[in-house]
Amino acid sequence: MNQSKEQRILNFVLQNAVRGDPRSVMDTIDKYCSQKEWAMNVGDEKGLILDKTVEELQPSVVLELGTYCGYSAVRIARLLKAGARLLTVEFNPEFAAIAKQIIEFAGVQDKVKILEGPSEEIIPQLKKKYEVDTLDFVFLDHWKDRYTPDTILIQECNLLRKGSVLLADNIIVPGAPEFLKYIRNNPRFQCTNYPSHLEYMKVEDAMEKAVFLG
Ligand SMILES: O=C(NCCO)c1cc(-c2ccc(F)cc2)cc(O)c1O
Ligand SMILES: [Mg+2]
Repeated sequence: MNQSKEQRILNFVLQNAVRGDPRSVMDTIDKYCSQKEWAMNVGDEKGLILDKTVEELQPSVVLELGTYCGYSAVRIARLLKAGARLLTVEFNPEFAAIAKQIIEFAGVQDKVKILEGPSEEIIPQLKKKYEVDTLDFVFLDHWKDRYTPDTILIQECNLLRKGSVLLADNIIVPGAPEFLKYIRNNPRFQCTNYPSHLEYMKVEDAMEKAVFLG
């Protein structure tokens, strides 16, 4: 049965990256996806915005919605302090299986837990099943029409505290217009827009940061 693009990305990492070296895994995926096959990793340009947000925040508990191949999970986890952890949600079992291998190859598996299933089912389980009190940082990078309902659900589940930060990818492409309207008109969030480009393309994109005011 012929391979998926995600399997080809994994194989390229296994054959070209340095085991235990997150930076080499990120660079290898970026090389493959800019030179051979485009894929929807956050990429190196928007990845820098993600890095700066994580470095500034020093979060202890991070939720990522949309694992895909694990590129941003590796990107985030490499910056986490000892004892901090990343919970990453992926609906697609094939993607989750690829991500697991990439996260393990990068050597950050002790900081990362992949939660396979629909975000709307997993978010309400975070407190009791995954022993989360509140989330310090949420990276939204899953189905764009889920950004708003999941942000509402996260609030309903009392998972945010004063100062919790949301960072959303793909504000322009594919776009999350309903989320942008919701979050920018919500007095409980302080928003900042970060213009950038679609991963591996000369196409404009942006990220939106939203700080929960409590
Ligand atoms: O759907 C996305 N993520 C959720 C997957 O479960 C996604 C899509 C795109 C994209 C696709 C097709 C195109 F033509 C342009 C952009 C980019 C991204 O960064 C993304 O995160
Ligand atoms: Mg994205």
